[in-house]
Amino acid sequence: MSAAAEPAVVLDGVTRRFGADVLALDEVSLTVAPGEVVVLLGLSGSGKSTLLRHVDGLQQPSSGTVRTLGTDVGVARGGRLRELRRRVGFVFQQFDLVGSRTVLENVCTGALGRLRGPRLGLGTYPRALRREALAHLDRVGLADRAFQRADTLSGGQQQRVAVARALMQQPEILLADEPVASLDPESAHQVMELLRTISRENSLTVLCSLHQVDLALNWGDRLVGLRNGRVVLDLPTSGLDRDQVMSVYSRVGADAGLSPTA
Ligand SMILES: Nc1ncnc2c1ncn2[C@@H]1O[C@H](COP(=O)(O)OP(=O)(O)OP(=O)(O)O)[C@@H](O)[C@H]1O
Repeated sequence: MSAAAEPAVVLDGVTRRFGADVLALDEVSLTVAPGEVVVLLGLSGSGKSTLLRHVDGLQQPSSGTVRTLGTDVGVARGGRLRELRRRVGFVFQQFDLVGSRTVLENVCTGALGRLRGPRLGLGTYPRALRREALAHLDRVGLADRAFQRADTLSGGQQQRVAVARALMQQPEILLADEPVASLDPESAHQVMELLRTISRENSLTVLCSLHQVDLALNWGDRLVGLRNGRVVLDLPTSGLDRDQVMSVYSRVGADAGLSPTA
């Protein structure tokens, strides 16, 4: 296979247990092409976050393999793992900004993987990086907030700052774990639009977990449904209807052993 055709992410028979009782992922196999935008759906506890965390090696499988951007995540250590994580941006539900720092400094921290040594204070970042951070802030519509404390922004604005911070990594993959779960519908819409635009313009591969079925239906290229750690639906979003998606949440489907591509 040529390097250009290599999938962005391959999970092969990934099982993840927590202790003796919790089976968070159960033989998950999934191949994501470069530039593909994938939505993960499923009930709370179905394994969405665990799956995302396996993609950049934040968590390791109990069995099976994860290959991200050509790197076997299960065996990568030290510099190799750091380099992989630099190429994979992560946006979380709770934004995870440093509230007492300026918006611009928060965005600059996204470049830490590209710099040597720690940085404290905006002035410790090279001028070119600060300019780059400002350009990303402009892209998410918040250049005029650059020198404001991050905790003075609304939730939707903070999430857009988190997206700008992730872009500072110059990522090839963006993971988003319920990025709009704590936002009002209008802010959620804005953030999802932004993610979609950025994924198109940067040819980013995106894996995004969501709880909102209607948002998911109109957003990604492909929808993957998880139930009890298993993939129970994996289809392109075009042509999908709400009932098909709702089957992911149905106990009847679980009891009947709904097949992955049913
Ligand atoms: N660090 C952990 N230790 C023990 N159990 C865990 C851990 N992380 C996740 N789990 C368990 O693994 C299962 C899957 O959790 P996960 O967070 O991946 O689900 P989720 O689909 O992302 O849920 P939500 O939509 O609520 O975020 C759950 O039963 C959860 O309690």
